[in-house]
Amino acid sequence: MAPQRRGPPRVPEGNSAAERRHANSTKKDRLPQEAQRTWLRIVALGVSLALVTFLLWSSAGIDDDVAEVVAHRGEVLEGRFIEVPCSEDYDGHRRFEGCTPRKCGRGVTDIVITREEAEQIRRIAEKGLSLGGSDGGASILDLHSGALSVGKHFVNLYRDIRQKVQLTIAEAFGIRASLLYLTKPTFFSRINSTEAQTAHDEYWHAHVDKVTYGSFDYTSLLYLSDYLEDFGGGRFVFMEEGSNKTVEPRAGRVSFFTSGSENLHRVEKVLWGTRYAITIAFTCNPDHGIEDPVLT
Ligand SMILES: O=C(O)CCC(=O)C(=O)O
Ligand SMILES: [Fe+2]
Repeated sequence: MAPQRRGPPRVPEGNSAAERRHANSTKKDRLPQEAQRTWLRIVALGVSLALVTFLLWSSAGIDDDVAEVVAHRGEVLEGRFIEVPCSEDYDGHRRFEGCTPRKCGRGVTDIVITREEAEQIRRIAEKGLSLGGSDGGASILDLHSGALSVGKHFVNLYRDIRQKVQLTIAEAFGIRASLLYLTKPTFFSRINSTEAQTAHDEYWHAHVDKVTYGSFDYTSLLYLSDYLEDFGGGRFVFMEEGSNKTVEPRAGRVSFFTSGSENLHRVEKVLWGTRYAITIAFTCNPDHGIEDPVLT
């Protein structure tokens, strides 16, 4: 006798074919549905990740897109001043009443230095910086290093500019100009889009001048080139929670501010062209004062 086969009873031939057809067709339907579900899951995950990143990014206050331009390159500002509360940075230093900032803030003016003066001083900066400088995008020429050989014209021009800027700062902050002293470093800067070679070339980091340079109480920047004419990128940004404040450089524009952390700032990376500026800083401490550059 043939051994009895165990297992499910055999189904009639006709039925089995029908079921196979049915099974085949549901498998075919299921595949695209599963693929669809997988894609939906991937898209949902991607959207959630993007949302979380955006929320973290904006809550960290590093969203450079949220920026208000307080000085456009095309406008000629008589004077714009914004007062901000002073930081405590000045408390750690000797106070000089009538000079050490009690009123803090930032200002921009286009009428103190003429575009002609800016042009003349830029030519000197170009010449001076062509003799040397970094390979890495940012070069400075310290006006008190003694390495700069300057003519009488530069000495007079620098002195006139320094005096006008000093008076502007004194007036804006309600202090006596005679209590301000020029301080180190005071320098020309030239920035282009060449890749940074050393940490010194990384000019774009946010910083506080009083921390970086020590003796600074009031910083001023005289721009010697025009944003979007001579270079792209390279705008100056005051970093503020929620909304940064941007100053677009323009030849002859003077931007000045108290040097403490109430004026945390950075410079955007220069994307093309060359940007020239001169930093002129003042201290209230006569021990940290320096003379104007002299003929060498
Ligand atoms: O060139 C500028 O606009 C700013 C430079 C600066 O922040 C600095 O020299 O400390
Ligand atoms: Fe600075």
